[in-house]
Amino acid sequence: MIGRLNHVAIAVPDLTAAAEQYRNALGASVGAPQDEPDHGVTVVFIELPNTKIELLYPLGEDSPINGFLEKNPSGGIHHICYEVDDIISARDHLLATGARVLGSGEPRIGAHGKPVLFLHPKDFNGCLVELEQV
Ligand SMILES: C[C@@H](C(=O)O)C(=O)SCCNC(=O)CCNC(=O)[C@H](O)C(C)(C)COP(=O)(O)OP(=O)(O)OC[C@H]1O[C@@H](n2cnc3c(N)ncnc32)[C@H](O)[C@@H]1OP(=O)(O)O
Ligand SMILES: [Co+2]
Repeated sequence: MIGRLNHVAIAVPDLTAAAEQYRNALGASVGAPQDEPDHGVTVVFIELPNTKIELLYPLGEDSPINGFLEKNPSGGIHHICYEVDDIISARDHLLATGARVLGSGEPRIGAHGKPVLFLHPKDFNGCLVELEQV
């Protein structure tokens, strides 16, 4: 059911410093910061030849990454995003296996303009999973 790795997201305490480090120290192709108010984050995408890295920084009071950054003040890997062809059938299959879909359970439009869903980290070996329909 899952296809390619779309991105690995890293929550960071300083978005400008992290973007500069990927650009200058790691020599990566780093995009511009993008506010995602519906998701409570500002993101910077880093394009690698085979996948992307999503740097995440909280946006607004109720950011879903606030708790994570409180527990991990120097940042850390926050989620991993897999591509699926059909997000509704993927969701329904996952629900039937007992996995918890976060939020309302309905896909929302993510940073690439495509529908996304999140699965509870406690159901996936401590790893928050994002699914993106491509
Ligand atoms: C723009 C878009 C895109 O790419 O298109 C994005 O990615 S938006 C990316 C940001 N959006 C999201 O993350 C949306 C989905 N996330 C959420 O709904 C939330 O972040 C939760 C995953 C439910 C966690 O919420 P919160 O931290 O408030 O809950 P909590 O403190 O009760 O945490 C419950 C337990 O899960 C753990 N926990 C929390 N966040 C975690 C993470 N990212 N990875 C692994 N474990 C995690 C906590 O340590 C805790 O474990 P213990 O009980 O053992 O201490
Ligand atoms: Co993401």
